[in-house]
Amino acid sequence: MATHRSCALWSYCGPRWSWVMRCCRLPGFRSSWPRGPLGARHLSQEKRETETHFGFETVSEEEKGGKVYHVFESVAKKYDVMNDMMSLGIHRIWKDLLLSKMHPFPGTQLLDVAGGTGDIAFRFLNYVQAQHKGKQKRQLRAQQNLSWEEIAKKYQSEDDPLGGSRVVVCDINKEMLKIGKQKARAQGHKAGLAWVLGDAEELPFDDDKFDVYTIAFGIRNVTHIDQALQEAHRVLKPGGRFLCLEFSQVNNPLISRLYDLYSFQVIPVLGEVIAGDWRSYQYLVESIRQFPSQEEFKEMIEDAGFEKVTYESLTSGIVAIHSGFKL
Ligand SMILES: COc1cc(O)cc(C/C=C(\C)CC/C=C(\C)CC/C=C(\C)CC/C=C(\C)CC/C=C(\C)CC/C=C(\C)CC/C=C(\C)CC/C=C(\C)CC/C=C(\C)CCC=C(C)C)c1O
Ligand SMILES: C[S@@+](CC[C@H](N)C(=O)[O-])C[C@H]1O[C@@H](n2cnc3c(N)ncnc32)[C@H](O)[C@@H]1O
Repeated sequence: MATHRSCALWSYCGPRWSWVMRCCRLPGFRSSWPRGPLGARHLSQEKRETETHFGFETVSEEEKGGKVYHVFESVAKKYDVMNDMMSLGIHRIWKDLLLSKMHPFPGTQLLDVAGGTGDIAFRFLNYVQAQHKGKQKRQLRAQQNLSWEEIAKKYQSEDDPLGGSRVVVCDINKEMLKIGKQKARAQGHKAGLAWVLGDAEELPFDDDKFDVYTIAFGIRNVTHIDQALQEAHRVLKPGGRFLCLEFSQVNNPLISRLYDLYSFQVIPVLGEVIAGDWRSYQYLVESIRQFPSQEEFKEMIEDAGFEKVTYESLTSGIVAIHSGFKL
């Protein structure tokens, strides 16, 4: 009984106390805080299989999905404006870097999981369209004897401006997809784009279907990350590439301190003022602290069967891009 009570007390107080310690940067914090989706070190052995984290809260695995759904249902309408405000537009640069790392070839079939309001998909479409146009221009310039009228005609007769490339946005949340579709209409994206409601842990696609799988700021929210990684591996063609953009671990102590201050003191306030939603943005900053470090996540990707796994830390490790291949 006493053990049971002390466990319950630790479940309630532990995360909160650790959070206070972390914000104050007391020594020994990192080694005592249970990091990572599978690393619930303070949970009793028998509960390990069914309990997980929702931010700093300990919840059952069944509960987590519902709570995450509620967060994104609640923030969907203000999601894009919040990202620009919170990051001062820096998230756009991180997403552009993901695209330049991908450097899609003509005909690339992309699956963007947890694609939300479509930021990665729209960047992909703009990228392949620009590439295709550039290629066409070069080909036409090479045909010196054509008149400008003939060149213009050739442009008009081109029926696939994407050169065969396609993107599927898959997300578990209807509200996020709804905003994404509205944005697509507003930005004039129609061809080569599909929206699918689905779970990263159980993708509604056949094996060996895509050239590239991306997940940006999504995997942190998934209950069984190992399962999502295995699904990524399954749906990729042999030779296909996995790319993940996610918050990671800041290694510079000074930047880390400022980052913590900004995260815990400013982000939830912005969430309340702009989106009227403190709790969702409190969850955002807490979930970032629960996510594995660059090296730990690299190992998880390797465990799912990916090869040549590498990562690049951006903005002092605030985020990282992990890459792996299905060979
Ligand atoms: C519910 O779940 C979610 C909801 C969402 O809307 C989004 C996501 C997923 C996230 C994305 C799609 C990415 C975009 C969102 C973010 C980047 C927000 C998360 C932000 C952080 C975790 C904090 C780090 C943010 C950045 C590095 C962006 C740049 C921000 C600044 C430079 C801060 C400038 C702020 C001020 C001048 C205001 C005054 C601040 C204070 C009084 C507090 C003290 C702060 C400082 C002294 C400076 C802050 C310093 C840093 C942030 C570190 C600086 C680092 C370097 C220079 C390398 C989702 O899941
Ligand atoms: C922070 S948003 C990222 C959206 C977009 N990728 C971006 O970079 O702006 C996280 C997204 O993950 C989605 N998500 C959470 N759990 C998921 C799951 N199990 N399967 C698919 N999507 C999920 C949420 O619905 C939300 O749209």
